[in-house]
Amino acid sequence: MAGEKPSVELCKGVNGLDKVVLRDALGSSAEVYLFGGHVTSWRTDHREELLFVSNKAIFKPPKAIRGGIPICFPQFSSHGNLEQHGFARNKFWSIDSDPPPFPSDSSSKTFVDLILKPTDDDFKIWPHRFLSFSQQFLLLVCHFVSCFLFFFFCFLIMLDSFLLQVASTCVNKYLIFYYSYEFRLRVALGLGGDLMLTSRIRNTNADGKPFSFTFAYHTYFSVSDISEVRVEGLETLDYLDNLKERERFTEQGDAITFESGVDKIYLSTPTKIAIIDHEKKRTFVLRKDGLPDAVVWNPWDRKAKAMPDFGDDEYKHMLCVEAAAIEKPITLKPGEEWKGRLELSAVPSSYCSGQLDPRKVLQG
Ligand SMILES: O=P(O)(O)OC[C@H]1O[C@@H](O)[C@H](O)[C@@H](O)[C@@H]1O
Repeated sequence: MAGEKPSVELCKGVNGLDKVVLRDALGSSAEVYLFGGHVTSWRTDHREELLFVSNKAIFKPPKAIRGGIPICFPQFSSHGNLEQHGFARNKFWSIDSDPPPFPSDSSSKTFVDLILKPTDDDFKIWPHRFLSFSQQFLLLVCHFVSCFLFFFFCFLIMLDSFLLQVASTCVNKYLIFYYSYEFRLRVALGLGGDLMLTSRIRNTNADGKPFSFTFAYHTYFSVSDISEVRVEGLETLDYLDNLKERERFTEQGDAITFESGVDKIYLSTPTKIAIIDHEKKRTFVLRKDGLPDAVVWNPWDRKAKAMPDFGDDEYKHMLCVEAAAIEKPITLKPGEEWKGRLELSAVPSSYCSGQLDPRKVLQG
């Protein structure tokens, strides 16, 4: 495949959904669906798939695609008022033909820029928590009007409460002020076939209001056999265990291995994490920036069976390690921008008398 021209092509994917295919000169490739801004494929120059996508994945909006790299925004998991993992993974993104410059990706020529902006639907589900000045003023006016009427006509007490009720219904239904944001995502293939994702989220509220969000790149890695995999870089860190009501624990000192379901949010993690696949003699290296936390998830057999878009045995061949910002939500004032970057490499594991040496990878 070497010697091909790098290309970025918009074409149709499963069920006619639009996808962008990136190919670099050495033959590495990646695919991104506009639905969800969702990376569904990342292949080596030997066309070997590095991401897991379920055979039962449903490519039917608004259901998020099971596998690849869903974007969790503006809420990770179900902790908040929004749907699980927020709405970004269920929305149609657009190609951003004229993004502001991305200085950090200047080395890559094979990339696509996507953008997500709020629709009226988002406005309904991610409103400000507090009423704006004009809304409060409206409520006050309603109240004064009804009080005036009350003093002159006692029987209008009932009307007072009626007016108040109507006013607050109007505020909720028609006048509520909503968050406004721009979410720009660049997906790029770097030298050596690395996959790089850069998210830039900007508060574009016109009324001076900040907003907060949590975030994750929900990366599903393809692994040969989950019981042959270990994760380096998270030892001795504190984590919140999603399987134990987010109770806080401290990880033991050894690399993480897998014998049962896991759903943990590791806190204040290093910028580099390695996933070592013994059988494949391959190591995935995650490098992240702006994303202090890391989620490690595998549903294992019981949960796998309960997921309609996931094969019963597929848990054996996937592992999610998700670069995230969860424990401390990001708050942006109007005009402020947050950046979260993830770089993924797949390298051969160094193999010496039966022992893999991930430290070489982590220090590299
Ligand atoms: O089924 P979903 O919504 O894609 O979520 C899958 C998993 O995503 C993980 O990130 C969460 O930690 C798990 O709790 C969750 O089950």
